Amino acid sequence: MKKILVTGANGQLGKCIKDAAAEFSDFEFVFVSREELDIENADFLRKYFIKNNFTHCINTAAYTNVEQAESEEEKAFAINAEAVKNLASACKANDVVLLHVSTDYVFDGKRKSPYSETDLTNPINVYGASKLKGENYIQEICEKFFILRTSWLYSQYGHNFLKTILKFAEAGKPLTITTEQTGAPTNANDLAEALLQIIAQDSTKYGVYHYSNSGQTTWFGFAQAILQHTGKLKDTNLAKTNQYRTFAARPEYSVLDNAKAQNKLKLKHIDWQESLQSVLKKDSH
Ligand SMILES: NC(=O)C1=CN([C@@H]2O[C@H](COP(=O)(O)OP(=O)(O)OC[C@H]3O[C@@H](n4cnc5c(N)ncnc54)[C@H](OP(=O)(O)O)[C@@H]3O)[C@@H](O)[C@H]2O)C=CC1
Ligand SMILES: Cc1cn([C@H]2C[C@H](O)[C@@H](COP(=O)(O)OP(=O)(O)O[C@H]3O[C@@H](C)C(=O)[C@@H](O)[C@H]3O)O2)c(=O)[nH]c1=O
Repeated sequence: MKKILVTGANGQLGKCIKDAAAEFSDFEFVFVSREELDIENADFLRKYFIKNNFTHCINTAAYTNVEQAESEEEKAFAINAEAVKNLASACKANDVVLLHVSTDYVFDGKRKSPYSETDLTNPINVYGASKLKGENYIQEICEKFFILRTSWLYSQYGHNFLKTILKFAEAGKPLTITTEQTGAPTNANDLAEALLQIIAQDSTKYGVYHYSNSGQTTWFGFAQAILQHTGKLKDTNLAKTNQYRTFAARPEYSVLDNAKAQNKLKLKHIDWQESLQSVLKKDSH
């Protein structure tokens, strides 16, 4: 029997995994929020792993505020790097397969075609640097790991770009959205399903993988599609900008090449526009 620990369970991806878990009735799941299992607490974590006989751990716990990370570098690294090191050590010591989620922001965005797993990383903001350090710890410590780098996650849960746009539109506020970055919006429900599929396959093709929805757009294009598909475009004042001011730099281009995940893990990559429509049909926006 597979016994799967899911950390950060109250976050966006954690909640999507909880929904997807219903289809995997052969698995035993243990979902833990930050309050129940703080991954920064190395001692507690070590004992927790010894007490429970997990076969897999999906780590969705992370510091994800890209803007705030610029002024909270220590906190971002404590969660995204040092705590991930704790988790990697606990997994290694107890022969647990670690499935970890990372980001397109490990790249500098200077490429003009999709990034593959072998492309050079070079983060340009604190969040990206902290996530890369977490990846590196896992690769140093564990043998049995899957690191899935994804991009522009959104869903019916948590804080994300989809929800920000809908909130603005519902309040009748005008929107000015950047055309300066190109990426692939990814439905967190699809990523949740992919993570569980990897476990279901009993795959031992460990390593780093890229997993996003297919296609690409700018944040402006994403906002436009959200408004179009919800019928709010005609009533919303939506404008393009190429100088939206932010604290954190973001990669200009961070589309991920999904070929490795498709070929080795047989994962499916739904078109981002198609997947957006499926999220918009769900409740609890
Ligand atoms: N959101 C995105 O656009 C993208 C996310 N990713 C990655 O995907 C993963 C999931 O992201 P997402 O679900 O969107 O993020 P969320 O911010 O929605 O969820 C992260 C969760 O982790 C929890 N957490 C933070 N610190 C700790 C800790 N020390 N111990 C235990 N739990 C903790 C948070 O709790 P609390 O709220 O209390 O802090 C929160 O519930 C992350 O690894 C992220 O880096 C990758 C690409 C895009
Ligand atoms: C709210 C808003 C944002 N923007 C810009 C700012 C930024 O360049 C871009 C996206 O804004 P956000 O701050 O919502 O997104 P951001 O926090 O950069 O999203 C990232 O989160 C982390 C966790 C990841 O791992 C990445 O893959 C990515 O999803 O849109 C506008 O142009 N207009 C607006 O009104």
